[in-house]
Amino acid sequence: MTEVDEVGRDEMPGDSRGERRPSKVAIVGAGAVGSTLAYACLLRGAAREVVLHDLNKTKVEAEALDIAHGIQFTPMGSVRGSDDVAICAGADVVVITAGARQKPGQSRLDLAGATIDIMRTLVPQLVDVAPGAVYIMVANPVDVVTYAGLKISGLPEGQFFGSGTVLDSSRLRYLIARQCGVAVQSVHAYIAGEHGDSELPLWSSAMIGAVPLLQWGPTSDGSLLDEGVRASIASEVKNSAYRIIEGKGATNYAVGLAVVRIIEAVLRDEHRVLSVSSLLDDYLGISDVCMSVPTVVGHDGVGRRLVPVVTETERYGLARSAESIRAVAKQFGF
Ligand SMILES: NC(=O)C1=CN([C@@H]2O[C@H](COP(=O)(O)OP(=O)(O)OC[C@H]3O[C@@H](n4cnc5c(N)ncnc54)[C@H](O)[C@@H]3O)[C@@H](O)[C@H]2O)C=CC1
Ligand SMILES: CC(=O)C(=O)O
Repeated sequence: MTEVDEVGRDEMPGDSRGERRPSKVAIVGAGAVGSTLAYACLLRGAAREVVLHDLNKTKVEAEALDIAHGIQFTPMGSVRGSDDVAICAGADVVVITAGARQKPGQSRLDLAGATIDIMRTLVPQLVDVAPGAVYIMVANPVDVVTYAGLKISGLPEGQFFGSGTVLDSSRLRYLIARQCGVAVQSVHAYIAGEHGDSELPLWSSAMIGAVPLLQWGPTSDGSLLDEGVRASIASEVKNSAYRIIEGKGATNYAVGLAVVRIIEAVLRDEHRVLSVSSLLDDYLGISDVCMSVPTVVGHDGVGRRLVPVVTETERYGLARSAESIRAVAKQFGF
C-alpha cells in the first residue's frame, strides 16, 4: 500500500456531551467532491482521522498531501490517501463519491449504468474492510445508486443511505432566506423525493421561525411568496447543478459542507432531521425505493422518517418521483 500520511495534533475536542468520539471517516473517490469533503471535514474538525481512497494513486496522494500541509491551521485531525481500499479499514463512516460525473446537459439519471458498475465491485470491498461503518452514498444518481449499493452490501437498511436532498434543501433555504430577508438558519424547509429532476419542495410544512411559510407576508422586495415566486424558487433549486456544471464542470463546495453535516450527525449521534435518501417502507404509501424525506440521523444511521402535513399535489409529486427512481433502478437489475 502506498500512502501519504500526515498526522496532526493528537488531541481533539469531545462532542457536546464532552465525550471523545470514535471518528475515522473514509472518503472513497478523491475527485472534486471527495477532496472538498475531506477538506471540509478537517476544517470543521468533524473527525479525528480522514482517509481518502481512489484508484488514481497519483491524484489521491497529491490531494491528501495538499490538505495535510494545512493541518496546523485546522481544529484537529490527520489525513491520509491511498489507492488501496484497505486504508478504509475500521472506518466509522464511509462516504462514497466514486462515480461518473455529469457532463453539461446530462441528467444525473444518465450516470446510473456507469456508477452502478463501479458499486458492484467497490461496495463488497468496502464492506469487507469496514463492516461496522455507516455508509453515505453521494455518487449520482444518488437515490438509484443508494438502493443498488444497499442491496449489494447486504447491510441493514439503516446503515446505508444517501446524501439525498440535503444539498437541495440547503439551496432551497438559501433562496427563501434571500427572498424573505431572514437568516438561512431560521428557514425550515425540505426538498423531498429524488435528488434530481423530479424533486419537489414540501411547501406546506415549510416554516420561517414560527410562521408557516405559506402565511409569510410581503417579502423583502415587496412581492408575496405566491405560487409563481415559489415555482421560480423550486426551478432554481432544481437547475442549480446544471448551472454550476455549465460554468465550472462540477459542484463541490456546498455538497462538501452538506455531507460533512451528515457525517457530524452520525458521529455525534445528533438525531438531527435531515432529508437523506433511505429505503422507504410505506411512507405515504411509498415502499421499496430509496429517496429523500425528512429523517432522523444519528449514530446508527437513519432512524425515524417524519411525515409532515402534505397536500394532495405534494403526495402525488412524491409518488411520481419514487416511480422515476424505481424505473431507472429496474433498468439496471435492481
Ligand atoms: N449527491 C450529491 O449531492 C452530489 C453528487 N455528486 C456526484 O458525486 C460523484 C463524484 O463527482 P466528482 O467528484 O465531481 O467526480 P470526479 O470525476 O472529480 O471524481 C470521481 C473520482 O472517483 C474515482 N473513482 C472512480 N472509480 C473508483 C473506484 N472504483 N474506486 C475508487 N475511486 C474511484 C475517480 O478516479 C475520480 O477521482 C459524481 O457521481 C457526481 O455526480 C456531485 C455533487 C453533488
Ligand atoms: C451534481 C449534483 O448532484 C448537485 O450539485 O446537485
